Amino acid sequence: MGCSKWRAAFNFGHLKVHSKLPVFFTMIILFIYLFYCLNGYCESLPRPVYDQRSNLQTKIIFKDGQETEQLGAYNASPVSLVREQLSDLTNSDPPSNNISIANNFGNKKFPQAIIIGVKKGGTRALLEFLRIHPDVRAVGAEPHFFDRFYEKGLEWYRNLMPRTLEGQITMEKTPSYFITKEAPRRVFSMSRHTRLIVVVRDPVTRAVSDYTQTLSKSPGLPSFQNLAFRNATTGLIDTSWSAVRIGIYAKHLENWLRYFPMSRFLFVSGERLVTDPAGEMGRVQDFLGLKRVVTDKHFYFNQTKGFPCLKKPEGSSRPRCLGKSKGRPHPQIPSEVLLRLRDFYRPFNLKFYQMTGHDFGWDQMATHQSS
Ligand SMILES: Nc1ncnc2c1ncn2[C@@H]1O[C@H](COP(=O)(O)OS(=O)(=O)O)[C@@H](OP(=O)(O)O)[C@H]1O
Repeated sequence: MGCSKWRAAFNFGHLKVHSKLPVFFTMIILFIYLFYCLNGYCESLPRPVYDQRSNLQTKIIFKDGQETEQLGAYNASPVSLVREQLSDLTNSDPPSNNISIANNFGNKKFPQAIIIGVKKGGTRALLEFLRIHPDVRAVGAEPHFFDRFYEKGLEWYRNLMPRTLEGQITMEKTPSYFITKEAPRRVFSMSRHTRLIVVVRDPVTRAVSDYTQTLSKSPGLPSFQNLAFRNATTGLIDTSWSAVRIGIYAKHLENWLRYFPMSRFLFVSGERLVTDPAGEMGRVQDFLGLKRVVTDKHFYFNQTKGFPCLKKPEGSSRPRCLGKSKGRPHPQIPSEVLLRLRDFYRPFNLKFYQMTGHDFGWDQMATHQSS
């Protein structure tokens, strides 16, 4: 009797030990995790997407300063520039606090593909569309390494990159690379295998878009025609004005072709990126050797914005358009000014079509589309 009592008590105790085991192990794991974190090894754990982006954006401040500084009227504060970059990425929606399901493990690598241009071509739209792809990891803000921060060194640049797993592509976009004289040599010395994507847009519309951006920051800016013409009577175009110079695509491309063969480039039509985003994304994914994951089911046309928007951008489950500084109305420019500018660009455009083997159709465009 006494013995069976003991046995029952022992069995009961045994069962209790069993049920406590999982709790015991969980506590040990939690303890190890805490110890691990206190020693600073938690960096590779997923952090909120917003967190990662804002960290980067505090490091990279000057977005469009170079072009506008030349006009001597760029006085936006660093803080407002940070805010603008953030709003480009997030629109007016509050930043999502979703935990990124994309990996935050793996290694930081140099980008295998870079969107090198052109300013106001639609580069932000392209990068945000690409970021939905599970095999693409990209820096949100523009690093400006190959034009402004090259002296910081390649390790600094690599550290800006997100971590990638085997098979994932690292990307960044900085549209000013396309017009930077030293950029081709510098990119080449990082890797001759870098794939180069250039989003091109009708240079006349691009110039007006560029001017619109500067005007939004400096309302006292001279008129477009004042800046575009060296001599209004003769109609001589001022090619030293960056808004004009950037659009001479053939000239900038020549500089890149001294280092990279044509097969390394993909030219994306900025116009088609708006009218047929899925079609243009198909070409981009093929060029990058990616599965065609981003398709028309990812886009919807937002009537209010007048542009395609994403149904589910990276790190969010809500539909989102690009920010207010993307797709904004342009000021009315006199049609004769636009016509003159169109004449100016025609030979350069034709040369560019020959070089790329692709007619972008800008010279068939009606002038009223340019404003
Ligand atoms: N989906 C979508 N939504 C909004 N805007 C779009 C889109 N696709 C292309 N675009 C066009 O992108 C133009 C801005 O180009 P970038 O992003 O290259 O500008 S920047 O150089 O980074 O400042 C921007 O120029 P503007 O229209 O002059 O604002 C747009 O026309």
